[in-house]
Amino acid sequence: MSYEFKTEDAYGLARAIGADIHEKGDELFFKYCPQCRGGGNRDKNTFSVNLKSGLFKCFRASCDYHGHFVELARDFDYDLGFGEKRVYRKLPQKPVVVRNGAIEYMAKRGISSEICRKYELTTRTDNKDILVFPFYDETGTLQFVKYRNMKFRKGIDKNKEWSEAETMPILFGIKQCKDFDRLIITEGQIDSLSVAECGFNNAVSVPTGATGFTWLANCWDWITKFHDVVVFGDNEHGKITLADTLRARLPQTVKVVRKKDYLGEKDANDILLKYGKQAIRAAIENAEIPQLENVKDLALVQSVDINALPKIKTNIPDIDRLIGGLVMGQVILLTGKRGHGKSTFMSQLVCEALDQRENVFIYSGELADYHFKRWIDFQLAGTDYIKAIQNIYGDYEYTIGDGVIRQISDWYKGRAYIYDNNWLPEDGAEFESLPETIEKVIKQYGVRLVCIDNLMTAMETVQENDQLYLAQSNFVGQLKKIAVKYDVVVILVAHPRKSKLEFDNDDVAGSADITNKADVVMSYERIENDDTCDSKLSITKNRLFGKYATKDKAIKLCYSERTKRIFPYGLYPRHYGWEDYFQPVEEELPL
Ligand SMILES: Nc1ncnc2c1ncn2[C@@H]1O[C@H](COP(=O)(O)OP(=O)(O)OP(=O)(O)O)[C@@H](O)[C@H]1O
Repeated sequence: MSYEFKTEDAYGLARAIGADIHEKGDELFFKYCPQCRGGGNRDKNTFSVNLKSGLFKCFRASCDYHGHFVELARDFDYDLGFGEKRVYRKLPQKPVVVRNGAIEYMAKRGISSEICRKYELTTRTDNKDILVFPFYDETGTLQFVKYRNMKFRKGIDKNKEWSEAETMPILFGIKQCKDFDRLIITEGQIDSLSVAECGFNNAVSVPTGATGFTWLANCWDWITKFHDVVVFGDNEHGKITLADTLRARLPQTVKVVRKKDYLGEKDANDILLKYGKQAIRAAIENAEIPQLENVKDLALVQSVDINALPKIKTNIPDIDRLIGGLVMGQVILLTGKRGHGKSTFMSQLVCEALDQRENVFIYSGELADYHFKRWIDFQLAGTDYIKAIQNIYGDYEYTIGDGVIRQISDWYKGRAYIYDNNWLPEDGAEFESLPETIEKVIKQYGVRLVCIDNLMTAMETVQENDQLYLAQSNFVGQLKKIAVKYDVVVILVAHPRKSKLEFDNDDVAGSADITNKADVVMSYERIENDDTCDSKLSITKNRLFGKYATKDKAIKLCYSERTKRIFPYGLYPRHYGWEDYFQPVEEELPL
């Protein structure tokens, strides 16, 4: 009977696999693609099922899982009940004769002849090299048979293991179970036999590997009678196979063997062969309900003194007093009217970080890299090393000698990195978003201060930005996660929404979530008619310390056209660390 797509089936499948979903237009979005789980970056909402056509697709290029819902249902063992109950082949029920070939082979795997006899292992009459595993249900009826080629030659023989066609998949070892107390489920037959070898009465294994769960419906009434279940799957890529699905689908307590109790081995049989029966017993007794990976016991959370958190000082005393400096793990939003000096202030903070021996990464979507370098070189150089020449209009032009620039560059070489705006992925290569690059530079170059100038241009590096506000919110959310995960500071420059006399947090252009997700919000603006300063910095959000600097309490600052430095009035000129190594060059003596 052919299948007609129904929207309730899409919802039903989502429920069965425990997916987080939301409907948008005709699409049913899954928070994570069930196939790729969002990849290494855990990309969200890349997978959807069209509720009209039943077609599904994951938009991650490297996944590209797509097709019709009926295929999705097949892949995730979701029964679409095509209207007919599947009819399986009835097998002849004659007693199994246990043969020596099976006993000898299993002896090499640490399984005794008693266990071989109990589980009725044998070899085929037509080929003594094929081991036979008979699968009986609780009534003792043979339902399923699995074969294993004991002399399997890779690349020559077709299959190492296969099963009798059209038979009903059930668990191996049902008939041999003794009571409904504790059931131990393994992936492979030899693993459940290893468990039985260690004295456990209720040891079973799945019929068709870690991803096939058709057996669950066939064994449902039987398996749900057990008081609890221990999953002893294979230890693969840091995960225990079978565990997630069985924990999601079985109603009783499901414990899982702890990763550390595998002692670096892959499965129960490997543990038995290498470390003996006691190691298997300990693994089963120590099995536990896995802790939720995303929930912690508050009492075990490390207590920290927020005043002692690692930070980069701005060396502008009023700012450090109010926000404690640029505290690691924070996203700091820097806003202000166009052309008022946000980028200049940001690069000044880069100088401070470099002086405190912290590595930095800058994304400057508007300034060419050489332009950014020039600004920072001026700020680092300071008045003594900048030459002022009057031009034909009577204005001053400022330059730094090549020798000084060389010495400044040598000082920050290998510690300051800038995003290459001309970078394009090679043909066919996947586009890398800015957050991905940021994670890489943090890991590879030990970066502790990340500066993004600015949000709008950075969004161009984010692939799915057609819904701009959502994309911005996700982007800032990703930055916050990176800041916390790697204990770094992120400074994000963003434009204000509108020109008002006084800035407040709702004035950042774009999604309101931008300010929600930032830890500190500050705005920099020029001011006029003040004898002691020409700009001010307001602090309108300060998550850690709660202190603000707004209106007439805003921090007053001075700007030097010559050095591009921003500093508090009256503060002694700042000298940066490169000067400690300064070697005068004759034509470039400090002026
Ligand atoms: N008081 C001041 N503070 C900071 N920069 C100033 C000041 N006065 C003039 N400037 C200069 O103004 C120019 C523009 O500054 P900058 O690019 O830092 O502003 P911005 O707010 O980042 O601009 P945009 O909104 O276009 O990104 C720079 O050359 C900067 O050195």
